[in-house]
Order: sequence, then structure tokens, then C-alpha cells
Amino acid sequence: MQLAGWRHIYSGKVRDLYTPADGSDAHLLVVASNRVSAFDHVLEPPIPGKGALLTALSNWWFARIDLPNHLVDDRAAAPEVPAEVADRAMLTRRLEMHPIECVVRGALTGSGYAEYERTGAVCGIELPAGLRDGDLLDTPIYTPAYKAPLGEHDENITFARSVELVGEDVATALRDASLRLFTAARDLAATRGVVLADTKFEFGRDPLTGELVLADEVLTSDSSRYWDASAYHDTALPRQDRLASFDKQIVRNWLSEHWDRTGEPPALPERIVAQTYERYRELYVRLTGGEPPYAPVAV
Ligand SMILES: N#Cc1c(N)ncnc1-c1cnn(CCN2CCOCC2)c1
Repeated sequence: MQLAGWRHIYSGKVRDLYTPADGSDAHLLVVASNRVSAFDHVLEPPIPGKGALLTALSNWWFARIDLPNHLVDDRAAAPEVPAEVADRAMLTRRLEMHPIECVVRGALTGSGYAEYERTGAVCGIELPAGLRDGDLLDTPIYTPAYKAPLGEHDENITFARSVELVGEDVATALRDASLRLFTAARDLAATRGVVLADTKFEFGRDPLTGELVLADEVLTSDSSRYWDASAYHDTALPRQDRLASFDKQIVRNWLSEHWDRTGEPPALPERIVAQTYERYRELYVRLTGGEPPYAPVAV
């Protein structure tokens, strides 16, 4: 997408990165698309309103986290944010990013559970035997990953390896901040009937002050696993229903019934698109207590 005053430099599955077209290097623009991904595929069509809703959720969390973050408050000294993306863009300070995905797990699932099944540990942290997919852990664990080159999968690493990569002081600061932020967010989400199972933070170093700064998006359902607490604790439900991703399970269930996982996935029908937006909206309302800033035109 062309944006006046900005040059596109990177596209992830669901977000795009821009640098100022005038060559200045103090800022970046992170634009959340309406794209949705599942099973490592970007799906069609986009979910109208998703980018704006998740940007608002990330901003809501940033405002409640007592750490410096990369959002630009004083926009007078920064390039203008184009109106067409204003509701789904973050104008940020450019940081020296640490090459670590700071993953914190309060429950054992996904790649962490797969590693546990193979080794009995996750990122070098030994866990009790007999844990099952989705089990809550007694205490959250920090399971960092080394940020692989663009397009490759990140590599789970031990804390000791993170020390080799970024030094003892930074590695310790990343771990301690990530565990503290996760625990606070998990406890807040629990009061809203939502289980925060895991999340991923990214941090950078401010080149001017040297301080540790929270970057990227925070605690969205693209960077985190959120489950409905009543379903999670209903042990009569099948496990897949207890661990249903708050926002993507509708898409995953439909794809499981309409796609054999070969070739490109089929386009989502309008009703699935509408139902999926409603799940994003429900998560936003449950967590924040307010309505998201944007509702797609009723189809
Ligand atoms: N945020 C931020 C940020 C910053 N404030 N300063 C310098 N670099 C970055 C940056 C560059 N890449 N990533 C990885 C995550 N990306 C986020 C956007 O969308 C694509 C993926 C972070």
C-alpha cells in the first residue's frame, strides 16, 4: 500500500512497516492490516475493522503498562500519519531492536507444548511430567526465541543463549520485564473472564537515551493466546473447545471443514468474516469495557 510521505520497507503476515520517505530515521510507521492468518496462511478476504480494533487494543494496553514504549506522543515533530490508515497505524520512535522474541507462557500449548512433549522442558526450563496440552503452569515461564531472518521461523532458545546474544544485563531486563508485564496482564484479563495463555513482547534500545523500550504491538490476539475462562474451566468440554482461540477458532473450524490443507485455503464466506469480527469485538469489549473505535459497515 502506498502512503504519502512514507516508504514501505517490510510486510509481515498481518502488519506492514514504513519509514519516512524523506530519509529521516527517527520514526517508523507500523500499520495493522485487516488480514487474518491461520495455519501459516494469510486468508482471503480481509476482516474489515480488524486492524483498527487490534491497534486500539494494543494502545489500551500500552497506556496501562508502566514501562517506556515506542509510541510517539508529540506528533508535531514527526511525519504526518496518512488519514487512510490513521485508525490502524502506530507512529513509533525508531529503536535498536533486540533480536529476541520475549515469549511468556502461563499455559503450556503450541510450540511450547510440542517442545515439552519431545524433551520434558521448554527453552531449557524443566517442567513436571504428565502435563497435557493447555495445562496452566504453576508460575509463568519465560521462553525466548531468537528472531530469525525475515520469513523464517523463530528459534526457541534458553535464557543462557539470550545472554550470549544480548549480554547479561539486557537479557535479565528483558526476562524480568516480560514476566512482570505478563503476570499483570494475565491477572487483569482474569477479572474479565479471559485467560491470557501466552504472549510475545519485543523490546528495543532507544539510541538517544539507551533505555529499554517496549516496542511492536502488545497483548493483542495476534501476539497472544486468549481463551474464554468459562469454556477453559469447563472440563466436560472437548479440549479443542476449551482451548479455542478467542478470535480465530471460527476461522480454524471452518477451514478444518472446507480445506484439506493442501494448496491455498478457500476464501472465507461473508458470515465467517462477520462472525470473526464479532469475536474480535467481544474480546475487545471484555478486556477494555468499551466499544472498539470502528465497526465495519453491516453487509
Ligand atoms: N515495532 C517496532 C520497531 C521500532 N519501534 N523501531 C525499530 N524497529 C522496529 C521493528 C522492526 N521490525 N520489528 C518486528 C516486528 N514488526 C513490527 C511491524 O510489523 C512487522 C513486524 C520491529
